[in-house]
Amino acid sequence: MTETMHTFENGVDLAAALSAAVASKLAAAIADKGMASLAVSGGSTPKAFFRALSSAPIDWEKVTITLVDERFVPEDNPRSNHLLVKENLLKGPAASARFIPLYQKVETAEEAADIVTNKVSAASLPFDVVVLGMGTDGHTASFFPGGDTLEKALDKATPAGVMAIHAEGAGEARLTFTFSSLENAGLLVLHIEGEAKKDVLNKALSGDDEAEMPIRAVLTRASSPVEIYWAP
Ligand SMILES: O=C(O)[C@H](O)[C@@H](O)[C@H](O)[C@H](O)COP(=O)(O)O
Repeated sequence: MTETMHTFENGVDLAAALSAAVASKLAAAIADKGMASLAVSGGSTPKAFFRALSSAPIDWEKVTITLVDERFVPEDNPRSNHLLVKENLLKGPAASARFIPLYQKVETAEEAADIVTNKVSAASLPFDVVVLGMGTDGHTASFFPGGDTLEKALDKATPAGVMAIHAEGAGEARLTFTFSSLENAGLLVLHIEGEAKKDVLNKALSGDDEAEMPIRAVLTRASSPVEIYWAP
């Protein structure tokens, strides 16, 4: 829909500005309705942002945090996004937030998706804040090019909730919130760092094939404006 580019000199400045923007949106939601919800991405980019946000002076007991997407691995696996959030965000003041994991100890990602969809929808949707990342293949959340359920996951008519998705570039099976769960967030952020990702973003903005670059769904069809945070 519309996007605004917020450019910073470095990742430290970006983390400070992004955490201030996210904390202020969460505080406004708490003031307004007594609670707030936040869905964050995993991967390597958000660490500094998580650390900055964890000390924000807001009423964390009223905040529900979950993941935009998760790898289908237990929490103690180094590839777990839950582990990343636990070690970097759920500490200090933010340790009193309620965290809803996407991974469940069941056989398949499909079963886990059903369980977690029931847990999250009523409590947290629509999200007050969603922070997306982007891979150099143009994926966001776990909307991977070539993903077996990509078309359904990106269809706005697919209900809000969590789906399983399998793709060659994803490593393991994935759990992802559907597009309709993310596109209407009160604050919708795309957080990317490095020149390579800026090039990927520019490529995404210059075309419209979502199967090739699923991030295009967010850039062109999200009903909320997309706030892009970038640093070299
Ligand atoms: O679990 C994940 O992999 C993600 O949530 C994913 O969508 C991530 O945001 C991008 O892959 C960027 O990852 P990097 O920050 O590691 O480049």
